Amino acid sequence: MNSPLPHHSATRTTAEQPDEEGVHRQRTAIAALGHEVRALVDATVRTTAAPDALLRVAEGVRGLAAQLTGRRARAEIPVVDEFPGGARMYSPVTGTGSPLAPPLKVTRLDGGVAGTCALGLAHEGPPGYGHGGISAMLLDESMGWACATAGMPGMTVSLQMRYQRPVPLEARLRVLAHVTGTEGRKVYVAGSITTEEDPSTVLAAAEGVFVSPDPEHARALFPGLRAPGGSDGGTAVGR
Ligand SMILES: CCCCCCCC/C=C\CCCCCCCC(=O)SCCNC(=O)CCNC(=O)[C@H](O)C(C)(C)COP(=O)(O)OP(=O)(O)OC[C@H]1O[C@@H](n2cnc3c(N)ncnc32)[C@H](O)[C@@H]1OP(=O)(O)O
Repeated sequence: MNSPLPHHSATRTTAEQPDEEGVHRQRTAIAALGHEVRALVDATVRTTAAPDALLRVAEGVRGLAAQLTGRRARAEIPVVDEFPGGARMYSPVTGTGSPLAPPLKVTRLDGGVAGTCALGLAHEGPPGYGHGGISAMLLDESMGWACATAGMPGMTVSLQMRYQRPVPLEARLRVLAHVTGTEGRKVYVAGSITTEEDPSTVLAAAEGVFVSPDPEHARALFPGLRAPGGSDGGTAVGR
């Protein structure tokens, strides 16, 4: 599990709620598929196979995609997720079900969070190094988690990046984020990326401002956010 926070009751619009065992089985299967699809993504950007082989695989993958039935609506919170502050199975950063995610594994630290991951060829910017947008994504997400861990889940309104050294692919990375101050609904956060091997050399650093939307605004932004129990009468925000 990638969540550093206690799990909230699921908050969503759909009526049927699988039991704990059902959610666990679903998450395990989602993560298993995510793992294999990430391996496929890696093989896809690594391969030197000939056109015939590429076309044959494309055909096979189309057949596999057709087996993934059902469609989650935009803004629908998956039954396996806890939002805000908990598991996000399909997060492009931390989601073990996401083909896009490294995935970053986040744990709570005193006053912030630490994340670990390794980037692959699919995350490449300059040859052999991570894309700057991916570094920003790792920091943005970790800084968002730091806010949530401090009890003020918020959205990024400003993210200032400093790229100091290229981030190597296929190296274990350490992403640190901590809250440096708050002012009303604003949360000031700082973060950094290093390798695990050399934690004293900062490769990328960020400073950000996050804002906790007021409850009414949050309800408008996230219509899937509802009071536990599925009632439409309230919101989990602000409790
Ligand atoms: C308790 C439950 C809460 C539920 C919500 C949970 C959210 C958590 C979400 C997900 C967690 C998962 C992990 C996330 C990690 C990744 C984060 C992302 O990728 S977030 C996507 C990218 N960011 C956006 O799309 C934001 C777009 N911006 C907005 O929608 C609005 O700005 C919003 C809702 C965030 C705030 O709008 P306003 O109307 O409530 O706030 P105003 O009054 O404009 O500003 C509040 C204060 O912030 C300052 N502010 C606004 N923008 C600023 C800026 N760019 N720089 C500095 N200060 C700024 C203002 O000056 C104001 O300060 P003064 O109160 O006057 O002192």
